Amino acid sequence: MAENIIELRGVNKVYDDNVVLDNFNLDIKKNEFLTLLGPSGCGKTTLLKIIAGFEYADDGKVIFEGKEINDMPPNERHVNTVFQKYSLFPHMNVYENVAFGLKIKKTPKDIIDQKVKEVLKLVALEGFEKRDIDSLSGGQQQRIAIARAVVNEPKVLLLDEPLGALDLKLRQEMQVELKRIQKKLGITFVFVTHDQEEALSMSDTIVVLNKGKIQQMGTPQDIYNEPKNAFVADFIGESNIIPGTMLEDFKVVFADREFECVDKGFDKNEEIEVVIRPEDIKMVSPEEGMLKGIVKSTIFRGVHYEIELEANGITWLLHNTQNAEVGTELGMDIYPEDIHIMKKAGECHEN
Ligand SMILES: Nc1ncnc2c1ncn2[C@@H]1O[C@H](COP(=O)(O)OP(=O)(O)OP(=O)(O)O)[C@@H](O)[C@H]1O
Repeated sequence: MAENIIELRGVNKVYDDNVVLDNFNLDIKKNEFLTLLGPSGCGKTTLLKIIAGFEYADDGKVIFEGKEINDMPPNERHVNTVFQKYSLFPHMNVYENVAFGLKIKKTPKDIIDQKVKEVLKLVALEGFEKRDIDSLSGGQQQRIAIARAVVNEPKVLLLDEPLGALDLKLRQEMQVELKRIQKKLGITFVFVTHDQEEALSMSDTIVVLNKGKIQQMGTPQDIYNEPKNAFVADFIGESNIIPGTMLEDFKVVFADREFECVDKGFDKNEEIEVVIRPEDIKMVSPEEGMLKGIVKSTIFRGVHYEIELEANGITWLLHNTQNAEVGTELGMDIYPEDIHIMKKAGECHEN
């Protein structure tokens, strides 16, 4: 198992009366691409700042490679940060921006030249040394910001919504680019975003946060396929979230009928929430379906149609590559493995 590079133990942070982090624990492994994902205000940036040393924890321990660093100033930590606003120096050219940190450390000129060249190659901007910052596109400026951070050879790179200011296409290109850079450098990336697609496509590990608490931590596949609670299910992709009752192991009732499921370990007749992904509901003829309903609306989304269907008092969301006509009757099948059972009210369920 990979070693931890950063450990947060019982970290608390309160601003005025606002408890942002409450007894927060997290392990970040060497060389992983870890993403902190959550809605605005859930404490993502505060966490990064505590790791970087720009903010101090009120309580608890910040551990780096096994040593407590709570009181270590930011410039002594082996950590660099890239922000959404690139914060490049506008009066310096590309070379001077990238070389800045090395000059401060009094690195010899020939070594600076060589390192700047290497990192510009890494971010695919070879030969851009003499360009002015304001002559660069947003995507190019972001690459320079990354080059400027990695030239210092940090052990951990913290990235606070670094792609937030880019348009969708550039953003997607930079996602691939960042992942490539991380693999090439072989260093730990801690990436902050509130964009679930971005988190799913780039990360080795995703930490889903809400109100300063970890809701779930796992691989993108774990988080998407096995959400631990309704918050995660709702935040990661679209979901049907329906109240239900767990009759016994592998048997659940929702939408007025009994279904087989793959979950166990709940109390008899425990009230639960059922999560079903829109793409997991099969469209069949009304006679064959486990449930049947009336199509209320359909929207073409490029890859699939988004279909709303009313059945047993519930409005269901379906994704299907085939369309259905509004007003017609349609059957739905839901297989046991596509029924995800969760504890009520945001608690986590460990299988
Ligand atoms: N310096 C500060 N003084 C007072 N409150 C603060 C300060 N910094 C952050 N907060 C509050 O702490 C909470 C968490 O903020 P934080 O910036 O960590 O959230 P976030 O998840 O990064 O949000 P966003 O995605 O909007 O950047 C918010 O309620 C914010 O208003």
